[in-house]
Amino acid sequence: MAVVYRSWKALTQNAILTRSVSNSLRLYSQKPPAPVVPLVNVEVDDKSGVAVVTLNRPPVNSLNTPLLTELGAAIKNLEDNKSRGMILTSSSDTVFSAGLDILEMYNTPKDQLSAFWTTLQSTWLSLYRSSFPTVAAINGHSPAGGCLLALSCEYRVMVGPKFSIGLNETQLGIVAPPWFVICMRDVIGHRQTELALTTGRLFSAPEALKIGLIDSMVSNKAEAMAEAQKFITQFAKIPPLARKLTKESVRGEGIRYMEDNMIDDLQIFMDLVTQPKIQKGLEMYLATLKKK
Ligand SMILES: CCCCCCCCCC/C=C/CC(=O)SCCNC(=O)CCNC(=O)[C@H](O)C(C)(C)COP(=O)(O)OP(=O)(O)OC[C@H]1O[C@@H](n2cnc3c(N)ncnc32)[C@H](O)[C@@H]1OP(=O)(O)O
Repeated sequence: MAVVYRSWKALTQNAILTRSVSNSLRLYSQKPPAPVVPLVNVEVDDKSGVAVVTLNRPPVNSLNTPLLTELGAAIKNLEDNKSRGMILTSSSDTVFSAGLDILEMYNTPKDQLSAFWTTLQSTWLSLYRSSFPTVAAINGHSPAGGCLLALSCEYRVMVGPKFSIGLNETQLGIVAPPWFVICMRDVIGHRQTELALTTGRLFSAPEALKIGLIDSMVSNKAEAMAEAQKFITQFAKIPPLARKLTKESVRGEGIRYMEDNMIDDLQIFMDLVTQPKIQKGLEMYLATLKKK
């Protein structure tokens, strides 16, 4: 028995030695690990105290769990540091955000699907109810979840005329949840929301300006950033607590909806998105996006 034990021990030690030599050799032959690039960049201007939060998930800033988690953490950090304001924009020249990452909803294990949706819910709520002023500098296309992010800010400046924005969910055979609808309705009104959402219409920037979906159209990102800064500057003389409580009061319906319905909302999402018919629809939509 002792002999067997000794030889087994020798064998394992030998294996450990061989493994560590080959690991070192592998380390020498490996390229250095790629630097971890943040999916969300935050830069705070020293003078104004305004934070520029840039979505940075090429090619189209589709919103997956890691990106939403980073965005939520960035907002919490600004909240903790009593930020003066936040401008949400994109590192892409043509896309603000392509909305939810369809790959997070297609053929996804239930625990991941649930984590994805709860991350979206909590990040959305922290953006929507943030105590500091928020502006979306929409420097590219902004469909569906991208439009939701923009709607959740207090002011929208969009680079035009060629980019589009809107809640196009019905065109994909899915349904914009009630909190998406509340956001849209609070910005463009009941009638326009019904027309826009039932048709899943994407608006060009000039059309969006006409119905009030965006507040201003500019011709490039620099102009968008300047106008966003200007919007935030006007709050310098408004007492922050009065501002925050007023914003919470105006946005009360959306905030309460989410606080009271998080679990039901998750359940409805899971039930709907896992239906074979919806999965087939998402598969076909992904295929059309890839074929372009
Ligand atoms: C009663 C209430 C019940 C509630 C129940 C809830 C139900 C579920 C609700 C779910 C809500 C969903 C909201 C969403 O956000 S769904 C996402 C909708 N998004 C879109 O429709 C946009 C799709 N994308 C585009 O139109 C275009 O990509 C673009 C944004 C206009 C940009 O065009 P561009 O030409 O620059 O880029 P490409 O189209 O070539 O795309 C580059 C690659 O990126 C991939 N891609 C694009 N969009 C997405 C996406 N949203 N998710 C994942 N992947 C995406 C595309 O396939 C290309 O990939 P490739 O390089 O591999 O080919």
